[in-house]
Amino acid sequence: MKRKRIYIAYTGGTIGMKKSSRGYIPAEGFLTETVVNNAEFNREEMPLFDIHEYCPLIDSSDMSPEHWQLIADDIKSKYQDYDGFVVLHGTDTMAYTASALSFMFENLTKPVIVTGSQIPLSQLRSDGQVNLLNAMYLAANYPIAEVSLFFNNQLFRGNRATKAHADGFNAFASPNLEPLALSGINIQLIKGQLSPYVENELQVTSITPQPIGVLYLYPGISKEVVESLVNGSIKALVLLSFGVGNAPQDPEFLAILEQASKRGVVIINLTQCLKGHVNMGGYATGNALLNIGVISGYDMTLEACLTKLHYLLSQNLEVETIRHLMQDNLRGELSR
Ligand SMILES: NC(=O)C[C@H](N)C(=O)O
Repeated sequence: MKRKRIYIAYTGGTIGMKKSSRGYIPAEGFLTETVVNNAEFNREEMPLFDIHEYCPLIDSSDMSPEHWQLIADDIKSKYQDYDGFVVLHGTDTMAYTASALSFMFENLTKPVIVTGSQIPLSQLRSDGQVNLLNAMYLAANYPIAEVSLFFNNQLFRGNRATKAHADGFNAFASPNLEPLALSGINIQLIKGQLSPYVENELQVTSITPQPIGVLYLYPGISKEVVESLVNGSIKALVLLSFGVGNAPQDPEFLAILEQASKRGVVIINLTQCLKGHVNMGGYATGNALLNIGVISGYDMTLEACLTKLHYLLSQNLEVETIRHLMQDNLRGELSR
């Protein structure tokens, strides 16, 4: 059987880093050389692969919407030449990039799998080899028609994943959606989880940086703090509220949000809880938000919500359309 071909877009991250006097830093050429010369990656059961090393390689804390665009354009330009795509990325903002790519790509019929590691390949006990091997194997052999994130033997929907452990191998969780696949002795696809395969031409939407505020509520948050964020030149505000979407009923606080909403700022309510849905109809404290034009983010992760806002605000859409689409399920990012 003809061996499949995988394109690896290597953006940086711990996986290819080396120690320096300032801590870990990306090391040019090191990962590519290690992988190309490693017998495991060249076994017959593995796909053929090409690694495109980005210049400069970056720690993912330096990622920006411009980088998401570079990655999306890179994959688009190679889309016909390969059977699947792996994006090597730092873990710190991996869930943001996976979410952003999930919105930028429409009608994917080939896998795009984002992965990386917690310990560099250059160090003892690295999780890099197993993550990359599995991601390549899955990208070559499984019908994953969406952007996903592979880590620690689990494949997650990209826009459902979040970094949940700073220094464990199980760095990612998908609190509101079961993994798409588990990699044990056998690879097990979880029934009914994969996105459907739609045979339409691939669309790639461009994303530009957008001014979006994130307000994490806490008991006693002052009006001045809220005002300083909301009265800036933001186009959208993500409100991280309590429980099922509740906030203080202080009229001054609500008035600031109401005026912003009337000015056209899209205000989305997400819960601070790791798991579960926003339901503003549950308590009077949530209902007050609903009444002033705040919309529900349901069970979206912050990463999905922020990148979805970038995606929608980058297009020439009416504010009402954006409000509407934020509450729609576009790429499996929310359940209503
Ligand atoms: N494990 C990692 O990859 C962390 C690193 N700081 C990064 O995100 O690039």
